[in-house]
Amino acid sequence: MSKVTVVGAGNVGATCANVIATREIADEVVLLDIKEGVAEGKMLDIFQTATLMDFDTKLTGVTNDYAATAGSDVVVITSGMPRKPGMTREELIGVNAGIVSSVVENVLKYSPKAIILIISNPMDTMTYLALKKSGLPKNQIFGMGGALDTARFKCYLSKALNANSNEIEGMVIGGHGDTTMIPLAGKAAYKGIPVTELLSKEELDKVVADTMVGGATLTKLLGTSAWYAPGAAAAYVVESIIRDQKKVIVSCTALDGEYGQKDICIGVPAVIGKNGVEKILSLNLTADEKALFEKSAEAVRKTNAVLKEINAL
Ligand SMILES: NC(=O)C1=CN([C@@H]2O[C@H](COP(=O)(O)OP(=O)(O)OC[C@H]3O[C@@H](n4cnc5c(N)ncnc54)[C@H](O)[C@@H]3O)[C@@H](O)[C@H]2O)C=CC1
Ligand SMILES: O=C([O-])CC(=O)C(=O)O
Repeated sequence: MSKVTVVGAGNVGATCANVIATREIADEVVLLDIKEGVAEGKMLDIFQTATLMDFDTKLTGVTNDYAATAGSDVVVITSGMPRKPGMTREELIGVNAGIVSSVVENVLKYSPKAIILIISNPMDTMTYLALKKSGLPKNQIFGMGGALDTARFKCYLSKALNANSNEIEGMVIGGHGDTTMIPLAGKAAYKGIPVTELLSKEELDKVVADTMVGGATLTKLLGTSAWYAPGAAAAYVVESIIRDQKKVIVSCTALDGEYGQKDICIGVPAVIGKNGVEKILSLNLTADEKALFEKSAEAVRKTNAVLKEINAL
């Protein structure tokens, strides 16, 4: 029996729970929120699609009742405030640091062995905070950003190439921020053909720029940040853990010398299986890519430093 808890029954959390349920990724999904009745209502609503969508995942919604989450294999943390148009993810740190800290503490009381996946923004810093506060081994707690940014990169590449996005290889490493993410255009390929041979420099530069502000573009269109792709990306990571698929997914994980970095959580390609982050892959980065990674890490460190200033760490 596999059990997944999703904390935060808002746009991203409910979408993630819905994808896990409809794709039967876990036997049981618990959705938890502090807002009275919301998680219960959303899970009942999703349950009423079971006969229409043909799934039989067990679904439970609870208001702040962590006992119901006991024995979870994976816990996805989406609780916290989303940004509004014009804001950066980093501006959410003051509100979300307290929420993420208290949620991680509560989750661990009932599921000390759960693999914890952080979604709340600013995600790289929230992952660092959760890792430091919990004292968990680094494989057990990591963040989702790269799975989503990579999906967006492939989406924009497929538009530029007029090709099927599932036939495109590519990844986005670095921080999950408007200016910190690094779409690796030089390593992306369509059916083995480097995209640098298929698109002009201008076209490729536009794909990279659109990918980096992918979240901001949607926030402007929607008035709040996105949820379909974020929820699906979180469920994609959960599936690799629950089914021990060992997929290589860019994940925000603690580095200890890899990529020349220490004491930071940032996006790098990692093998994701039943133990969470099972291995970090070492990419052969060009000098330019290395410089971008260093700049990205510096920016993430700057946001991490705010945790001390606001007494969150
Ligand atoms: N890492 C990533 O790739 C992405 C991260 N995000 C982030 O995910 C977070 C959630 O976004 P949305 O779902 O759109 O927001 P939302 O406002 O729709 O939902 C957040 C939910 O968290 C709940 N919540 C707040 N404090 C809580 C607590 N202490 N315990 C339990 N629940 C609590 C709220 O009641 C609300 O229902 C935001 O911080 C957003 O920036 C969003 C998209 C992608
Ligand atoms: O843009 C945001 O604030 C939410 C997010 O992280 C994303 O959709 O990439």
